Amino acid sequence: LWFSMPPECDGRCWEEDVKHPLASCDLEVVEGAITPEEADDVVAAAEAHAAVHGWHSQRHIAYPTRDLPWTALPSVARVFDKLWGAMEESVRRRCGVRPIDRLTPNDIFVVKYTPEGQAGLDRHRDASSFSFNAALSDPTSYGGGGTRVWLDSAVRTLREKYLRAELEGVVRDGTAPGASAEARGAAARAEATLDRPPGTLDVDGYVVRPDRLLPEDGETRKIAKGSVMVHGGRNVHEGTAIVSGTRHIVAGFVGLNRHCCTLRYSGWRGVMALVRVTAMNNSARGGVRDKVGGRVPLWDYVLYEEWRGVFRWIRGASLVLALLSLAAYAAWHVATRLSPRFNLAARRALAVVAGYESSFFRGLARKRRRAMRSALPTKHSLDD
Ligand SMILES: O=C(O)CCC(=O)C(=O)O
Ligand SMILES: [Fe+2]
Repeated sequence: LWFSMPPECDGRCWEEDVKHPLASCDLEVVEGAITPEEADDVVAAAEAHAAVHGWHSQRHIAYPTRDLPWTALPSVARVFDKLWGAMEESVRRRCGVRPIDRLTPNDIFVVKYTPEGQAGLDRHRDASSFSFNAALSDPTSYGGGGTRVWLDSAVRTLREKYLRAELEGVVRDGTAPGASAEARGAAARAEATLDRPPGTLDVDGYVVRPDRLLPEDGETRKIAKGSVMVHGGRNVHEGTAIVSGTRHIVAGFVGLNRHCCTLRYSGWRGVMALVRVTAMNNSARGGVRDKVGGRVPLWDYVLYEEWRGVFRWIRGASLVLALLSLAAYAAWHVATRLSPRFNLAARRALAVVAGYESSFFRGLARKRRRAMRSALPTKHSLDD
């Protein structure tokens, strides 16, 4: 619990991967990361699995996709490995990831888009430090589709434009008939800010809300089958709806130095997680655990589960220890009663040990008395 963190952690854990500063890393398309045949293999494996077991649709809480986790498709594990390798090479070369930093596969899955089923995916940020998105379908085999990306680096340079647009909205609301006094005040303040000359607005700390981003400030990419798009998880993006055909992709979410957030390095944070989740479980009637409601950070549950593992281990170890002690005691009991010779030998051995013990303490007492009789003042003689 109180181990000190390894150097790659820089003394902290990023509980949310997407909050890591490196998650703003730009986008790169790695052409031909896998061959078109390998892409076909993944689609075939996914469709074969789905024909029997169906597609998942509830694995991602906020932005569900019709998908299958890569672990369900062991026959094409090698292809996923290749995609992972392409992502890792790109990220380590471009994004400031050091050789000691560790990348974790948080989630890798195959997604299927159809016009009738799931046609696209709403605008979002991924809950990852880095993400990759590999095309398994030829761009000519479906209509519409593609991934629209608003690069964080580009949005940062547009912050003043978006801040002004937001303030103009505040002015509109505050000058409308029947606006509250509060809204009128906000409008006056917004107007004063808008009056400042261009380039002088304080945009540090202003984060553009994804839903305000204009389509023309993003860029849609339709990459070739077998290519993979690699980007930091903070870049806002959406899967544009397809209008015909079928589009398959592999999406992957990558964590950075997840091990820095484990219980052994968490200190008081880990203790608080245990206290908070235990308190919530106790107050929840009928054992309802509101994991999605977000009353405590999601990471509290991860730490809590780790604690449960520790407690299970302690319970198991105590049980083993108790059984061993019982067995040893029983064996001793039986042996000393059944065999007088063993009994005698055992008592002698005990007496020897006890003798050593008492001579040790007698020795200590003698030393102490000598110290007190010393010619030099000792603490005792001064106290007296
Ligand atoms: O459809 C796409 O290209 C985007 C997929 C995506 O963003 C995701 O699965 O998180
Ligand atoms: Fe995404």
